[in-house]
Amino acid sequence: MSGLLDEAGSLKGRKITVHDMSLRDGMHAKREQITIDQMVSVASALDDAGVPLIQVSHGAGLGGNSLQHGFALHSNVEYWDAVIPRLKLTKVSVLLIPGLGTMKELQEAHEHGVRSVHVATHCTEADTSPQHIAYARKLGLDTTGFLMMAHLNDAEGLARQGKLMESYGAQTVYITDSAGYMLPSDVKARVRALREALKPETEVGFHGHHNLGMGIANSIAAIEAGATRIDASVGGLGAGAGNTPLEVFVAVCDRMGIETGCDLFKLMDLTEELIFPMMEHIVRVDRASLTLGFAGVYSTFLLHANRAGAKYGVPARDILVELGRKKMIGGQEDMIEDTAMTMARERGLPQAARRDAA
Ligand SMILES: C[C@H](O)CC(=O)C(=O)O
Ligand SMILES: [Mn+2]
Repeated sequence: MSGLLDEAGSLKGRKITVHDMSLRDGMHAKREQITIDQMVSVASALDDAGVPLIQVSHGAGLGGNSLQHGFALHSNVEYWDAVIPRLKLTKVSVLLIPGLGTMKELQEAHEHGVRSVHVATHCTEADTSPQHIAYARKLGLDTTGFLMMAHLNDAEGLARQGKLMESYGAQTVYITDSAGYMLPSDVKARVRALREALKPETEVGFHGHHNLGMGIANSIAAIEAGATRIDASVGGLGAGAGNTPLEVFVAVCDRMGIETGCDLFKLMDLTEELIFPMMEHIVRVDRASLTLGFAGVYSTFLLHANRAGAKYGVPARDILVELGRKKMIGGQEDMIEDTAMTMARERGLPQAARRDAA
């Protein structure tokens, strides 16, 4: 037997917790326009399929409703109040980026039945999260530190950031491949370093994007290196080429003997009957989303770059490559239009001239 098969074989009987992102990361792909009925039907079907955790909120999490991040059809409270009372076993989580979301909003989330939180920072800025992580623990929430754009920090650096989050109270620390840039060896090195640095009782998680078609392979690599929590989305509904597709991931886990507790056929049915019809554009690896993965760009930038590209006559791929070169990170969405405008001007495009005259 090859070394690879030995390693894969050893995952038999490993228990992991899957966390569906379709109703939060998927909000990016839906331009924040998921209806209450869609939220309720998808969440109920995920509950029925045995998915233990689902994230429900604006794509940018608490405090996300804004000109910069777009306005959702409903407030987070309206979504939670519609969804949470319908769930039998599944718990609802939220995303909180300190500085965008507030502790008051986290308290409100808790009052409305939210039971878990990803406290998210850029991969070198864990030190912006101590109050939010500590407050989440005080509320009794299942609390995760979520290190975004993790390809921009090395394994040792991420281990230091993870230790900080653990010291603030995080019970799980995530490697978050926001750009879908990583390869399995990148994931393994980072997860392994976290696993070795953190206390045994602190879990390690992985959140992937499928821009290089690596969502499943990267998630399996993360489990091989010691991760026990994996984020994914039914039908891959998420930013960029989407998240790791949950139903595919569960099928692969079943084949490998990794225990998720999820019902594969129910997930397949829900993907086919509810998620695919919801998609305004097919969430897949295409020219622009592949560029995100290739150039290491925040997946959330995809639709912004498409819009700016159409407005200024600059191909979205060129804008994304430039954003990757500049190492733009979440929160710098305003730089997308700025970059497109500058490129149009440099190229002498008429759209740029019209903007300059305005
Ligand atoms: C706000 C982002 O969508 C968070 C996330 O899911 C990621 O960085 O990936
Ligand atoms: Mn994501």
